Amino acid sequence: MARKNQTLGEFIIENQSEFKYSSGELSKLINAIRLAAKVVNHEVNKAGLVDILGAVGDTNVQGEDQQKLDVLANEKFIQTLKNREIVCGIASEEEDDFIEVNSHDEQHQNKYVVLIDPLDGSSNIDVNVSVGTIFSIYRRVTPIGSPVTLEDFLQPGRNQVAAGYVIYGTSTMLVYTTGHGVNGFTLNPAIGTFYLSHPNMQFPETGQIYSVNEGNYSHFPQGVKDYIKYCQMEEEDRPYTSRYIGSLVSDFHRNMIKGGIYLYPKSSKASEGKLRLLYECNPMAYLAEQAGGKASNGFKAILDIQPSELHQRVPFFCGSRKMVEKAEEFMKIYS
Ligand SMILES: O=P(O)(O)OC[C@H]1O[C@](O)(COP(=O)(O)O)[C@@H](O)[C@@H]1O
Ligand SMILES: [Mg+2]
Ligand SMILES: [Mg+2]
Repeated sequence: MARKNQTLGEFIIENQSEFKYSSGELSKLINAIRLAAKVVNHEVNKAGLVDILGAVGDTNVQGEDQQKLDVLANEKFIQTLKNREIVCGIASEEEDDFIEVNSHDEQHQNKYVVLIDPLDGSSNIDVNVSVGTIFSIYRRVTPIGSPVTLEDFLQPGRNQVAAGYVIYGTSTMLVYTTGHGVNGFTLNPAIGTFYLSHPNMQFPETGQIYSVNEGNYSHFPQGVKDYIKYCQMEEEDRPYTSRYIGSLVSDFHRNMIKGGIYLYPKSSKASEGKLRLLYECNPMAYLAEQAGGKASNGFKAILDIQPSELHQRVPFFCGSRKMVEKAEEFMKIYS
């Protein structure tokens, strides 16, 4: 039972029995993510003081300029997970291919794979706007002890056993689900401990905030254009307020607390949108559904999409259930 101000460590132990395959391995995995989050938080907080702002001069598999903090966060999460030998594979936005992690203990081969967006909202790093980390966890489908394969990562989002994000904002929070609701923990930086501050988070059924990069308006499908016009109309509880931070984690977090919808649709510039199915949309969709919200590609639930590539992109409509349903109504008019 969630108790306000319970520490994350206590919460993990007290809720371990909820896990379908509870052997303590998933608890250790969440604990490792907690540790890596604190390490990255420390770096993010002093970003301006040390030389970790700006780009490294390389591009990742998506063709995006890698920021120094993208690379640092990637290293910290991968190292923390590898060192603890609690996963058998890792995939990351910043790695072309998945990484196999072998356990030296022959008797104890691990059963979980983790997919991460080590630093979400990279365009906001240098301008001191909140950024995040996103993670998604699956039980492998190939036999334990055998080499990990792409198949272990290309699972529909419905198979996730846990998902969450860290938000490095005015405060640092870790928000996650293991399929039993969504809970948020705030870091007390003075003692380095996460405390349960947001038990059982719920998306309001509807809201008054829409989040979309309207700079792409002219390139959007007609259904999206019509929905944006609908949000701006002077009628009933509208116009809604436009809020777009440009960090998926931060826009999602705000909308989950206040009620709202986030859209990153496809466009004539990006045929499948921008966001990546496996380590951005699936984990956020799992959290959304666990918090009573909704997430789709405009037509189909994100969690029911069968992935085909590690870094594939999908159009993303996510947030308060009634708002996503309304946006889908507009999309269906033109389908
Ligand atoms: O600048 P745009 O095109 O609006 O894109 C912003 C979106 O892209 C992202 O930054 C993509 O994530 P990364 O920063 O992890 O690449 C999202 O966080 C954000 O919502
Ligand atoms: Mg991202
Ligand atoms: Mg990223």
